[in-house]
Amino acid sequence: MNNIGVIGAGAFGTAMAYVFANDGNHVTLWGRDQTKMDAMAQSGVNADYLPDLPLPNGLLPTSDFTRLSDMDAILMVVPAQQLRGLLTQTNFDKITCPIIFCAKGIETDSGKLQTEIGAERLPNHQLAVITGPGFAGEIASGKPTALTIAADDPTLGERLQEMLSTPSLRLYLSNDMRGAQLGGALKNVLAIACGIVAGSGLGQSAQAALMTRGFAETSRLGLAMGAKIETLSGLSGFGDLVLTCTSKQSRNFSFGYTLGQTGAFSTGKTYEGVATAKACLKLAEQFNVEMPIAQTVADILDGQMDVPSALTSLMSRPLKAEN
Ligand SMILES: NC(=O)C1=CN([C@@H]2O[C@H](COP(=O)(O)OP(=O)(O)OC[C@H]3O[C@@H](n4cnc5c(N)ncnc54)[C@H](OP(=O)(O)O)[C@@H]3O)[C@@H](O)[C@H]2O)C=CC1
Ligand SMILES: O=C(CO)COP(=O)(O)O
Repeated sequence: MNNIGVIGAGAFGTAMAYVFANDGNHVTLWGRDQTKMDAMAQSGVNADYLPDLPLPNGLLPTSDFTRLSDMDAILMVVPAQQLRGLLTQTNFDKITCPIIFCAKGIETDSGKLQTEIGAERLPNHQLAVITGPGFAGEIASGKPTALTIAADDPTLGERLQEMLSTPSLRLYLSNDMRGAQLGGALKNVLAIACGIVAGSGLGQSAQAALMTRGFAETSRLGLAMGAKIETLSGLSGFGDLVLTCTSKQSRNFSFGYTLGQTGAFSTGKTYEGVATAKACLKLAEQFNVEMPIAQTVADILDGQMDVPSALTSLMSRPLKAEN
């Protein structure tokens, strides 16, 4: 039995809290909104994000950050663009345990990954990443899921893998935090693209082509940034790409689907691919990597291009070798 903290009581933070509490751990789930967290403690459900699943025993919802001071590990599960603000505004002096970053995004202004922001603000903490193909609702309900846990320090990675793997959540160990984070972030951009294709009725052949060529361009960037192809081809990259680019359970895919079908930009949920589309182009320029699909998604999101023009643009690119 371990003491596990989760920062961010949204869909994924709550789901991970559930799965760890159901495995006999004491889990402290922190959310910023005291009214919401008090209501969760009172009602025994997370009404906003997982209303159909009662909180398991051993899970303590709280908005009191001091309750996180004596943990064996803490998962950081706020949206990627919110991480810097949270780390800047919150005092982590009393937190000494490893911090495990779970958000899938690249910071728009800096092009930084979550652990790079973490290292800036928490220079003395051990850092790790959990990412991969797993929908919050399925994880929370105990459906079998495999994710990647990555840490630069193999001893830390093995300890966290042992601590956090459960009968329904199988964690595979990696030492490539950069590759794991890039795969998880970039697949969200491709999910929007695939959703647009599906919503526009362009067919499953086009979707398969987009996934494949999208994987090629994100792998080019990942390799240029020092990621391992084994990581990019693993659960955190290819695995999450397959899941998120083919399912309406994905918010990014659904965002694209609605955009393709109606031209409207959905609001009100976490669509990490929207900000990451712009952020990854900065990295593509910095590392001199062509990313035509990400560029097209960014142009559509900026209103610079409509879907028919985007399709024409991608299909009329100069012919080239596949690899
Ligand atoms: N949902 C999923 O299936 C999966 C999600 N992820 C990743 O996890 C990350 C979080 O996603 P998810 O939990 O689904 O998102 P949600 O939108 O469900 O929840 C986001 C949570 O973050 C909180 N939050 C937002 N901004 C801040 C802030 N500045 N300070 C403190 N808390 C903040 C919100 O609080 P409030 O409720 O008060 O607004 C909310 O509780 C994303 O990067 C996503 O890609 C990874 C795997 C699966
Ligand atoms: O990352 C996810 C599944 O692995 C969740 O995807 P969305 O953020 O698109 O809902």
